[in-house]
Amino acid sequence: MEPSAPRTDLMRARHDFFDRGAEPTGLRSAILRSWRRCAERGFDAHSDPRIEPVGSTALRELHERNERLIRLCRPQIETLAREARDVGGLVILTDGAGLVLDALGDAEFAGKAAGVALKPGVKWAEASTGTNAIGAALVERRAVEVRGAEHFFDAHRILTCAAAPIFDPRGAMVGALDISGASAAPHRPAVAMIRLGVDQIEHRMFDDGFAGCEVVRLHADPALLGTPQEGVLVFDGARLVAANRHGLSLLKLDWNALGARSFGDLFDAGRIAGEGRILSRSGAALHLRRDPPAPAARPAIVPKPSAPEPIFDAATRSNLVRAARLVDGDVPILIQGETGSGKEMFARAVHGLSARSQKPFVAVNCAALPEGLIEAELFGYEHGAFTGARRAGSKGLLREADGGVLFLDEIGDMPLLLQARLLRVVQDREVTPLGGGKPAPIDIRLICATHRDLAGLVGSETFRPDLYFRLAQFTFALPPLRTLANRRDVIQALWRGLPRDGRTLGADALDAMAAYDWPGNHRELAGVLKAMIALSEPGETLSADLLPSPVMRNARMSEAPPIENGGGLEAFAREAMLATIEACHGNVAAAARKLGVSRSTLYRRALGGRG
Ligand SMILES: Nc1ncnc2c1ncn2[C@@H]1O[C@H](COP(=O)(O)OP(=O)(O)OP(=O)(O)O)[C@@H](O)[C@H]1O
Repeated sequence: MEPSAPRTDLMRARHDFFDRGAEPTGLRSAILRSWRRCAERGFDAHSDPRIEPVGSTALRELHERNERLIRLCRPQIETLAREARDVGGLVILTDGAGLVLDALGDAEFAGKAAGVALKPGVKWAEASTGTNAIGAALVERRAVEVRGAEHFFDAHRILTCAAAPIFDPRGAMVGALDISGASAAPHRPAVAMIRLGVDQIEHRMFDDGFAGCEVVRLHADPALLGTPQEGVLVFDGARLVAANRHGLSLLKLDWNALGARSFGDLFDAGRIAGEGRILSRSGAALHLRRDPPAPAARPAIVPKPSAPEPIFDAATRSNLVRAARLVDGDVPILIQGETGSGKEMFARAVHGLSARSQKPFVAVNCAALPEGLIEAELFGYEHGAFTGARRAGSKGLLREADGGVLFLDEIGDMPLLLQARLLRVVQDREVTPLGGGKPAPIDIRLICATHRDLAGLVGSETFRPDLYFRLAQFTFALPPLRTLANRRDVIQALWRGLPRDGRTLGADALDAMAAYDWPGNHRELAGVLKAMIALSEPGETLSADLLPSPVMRNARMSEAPPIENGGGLEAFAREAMLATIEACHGNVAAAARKLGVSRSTLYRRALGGRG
């Protein structure tokens, strides 16, 4: 990246461009291009930018439309916000048009920032708010940093921002992630942090699987398979239909390759089974791993069971047996537990133990779909029931679960109107499709799950009491990991369930993990264990220094005073590392070579260890 112009040069450039109408010198080319576009729009840098936040109804709709994106990005937003808070900054997520969806970080700065309107519902596209990191990243389709007076409008000179666009697996630019702070605050290599955050988000977009398609993972270095740095390609038959940016760049392709290239166009060999080395037609020697194809089903609603084998303790196993007997007896059960505590795994295991184990298990995430769509998906629709409806109509998921088990995840998020319709289904055992078709009888067993306090929702009138009493007669509470007295055993059991290649878990790592509070529960634990495996060599004993920083901090606290992120030698080293990653265009392996440290050290110290 070009260095930004020093302050005085920048002031001169502003004066030349805005006051004298002359061509400025020394300005980064992306900034100059943006200033020119803004000037062509007739913007006046010395006036206040036009800010028109959308109304509350439109904001709600915006959130509903982007619900999945917001949920996918939350873990990265929270991790980055912890960093941002240290320097008094804010992390922002926008949609593909630059409308702010979510903002998290330092409350005091947020207040000031709200003065310049860095808040939900405000558009930070260049055409609305002039040169800024979000707008420029969306125009340039790459990561951009805009510092202080590089912003077009005088009012934004208090800000320094870095943003990168987010691409979905089909190449649509669905949003941007930004980190913003006061321009006077100490500078951090924010672009590197944002790029890595976006890598992780884009990587997670492949988690739901692709119905009937084959997912191929690639990297020159086999140790990086399974991490957000890996390339991912999705083939429908032989045709490339989806990818991430790493996958495309490993093969020297761009988004135009989707739909246009086949496996044979890209690789020099026939298909290999499982895992192995392969040569790309562009000449790269790569390590390739094939995921087993996902079953042909709608991916957003029926997620592929991508999880490892579940590990249940004795108490949970006896609960599973009871739950299966209730389900067989046509008594709905409710599973309650924090995010990641394994509600869906529990539900799948209940189905596996039930008399209906050979019949369908249909999972619906009530929080993942907007109201209009979930109704059609659940109840089905007649031919031509609404614009965009498939010609032949749709049977709906309730009827697809006929004879089997329907799992309604995040039932607490089901809109009130649908609760009334669901109650009728549960009582009458029949489904009426949208568009006025004939009611059809169905035979389903119901398992619901929620991380919310459903009784509390009844109290606040957001959940129907009659439905609540139907669904929640038998509740199974999955305890958070941090409250388990035997969490050491749980950690070890989960560890033993993973392919380890002779690696062992060191006592210091286990101690730190047992002391950590695991807000993401089993999901977070499984992720940490997989990352530690990816970052180490077969046969190694994994010590605590391979743990991500939040878990490590825990280990440190029990030994020595904590080292704050905000200053000191540690922070200095971290910035130097991030700056090197930045200089290597996000290539962690190259940065590690340059710094003469191992990749795992770099992950841990610079990136908080989140692989
Ligand atoms: N008992 C378990 N044994 C092994 N792994 C587990 C177990 N429970 C959860 N996990 C891990 O955690 C991940 C999340 O589990 P699951 O999706 O069932 O949680 P959840 O409570 O439904 O989460 P959410 O509330 O976010 O929907 C799984 O993919 C798996 O990796």
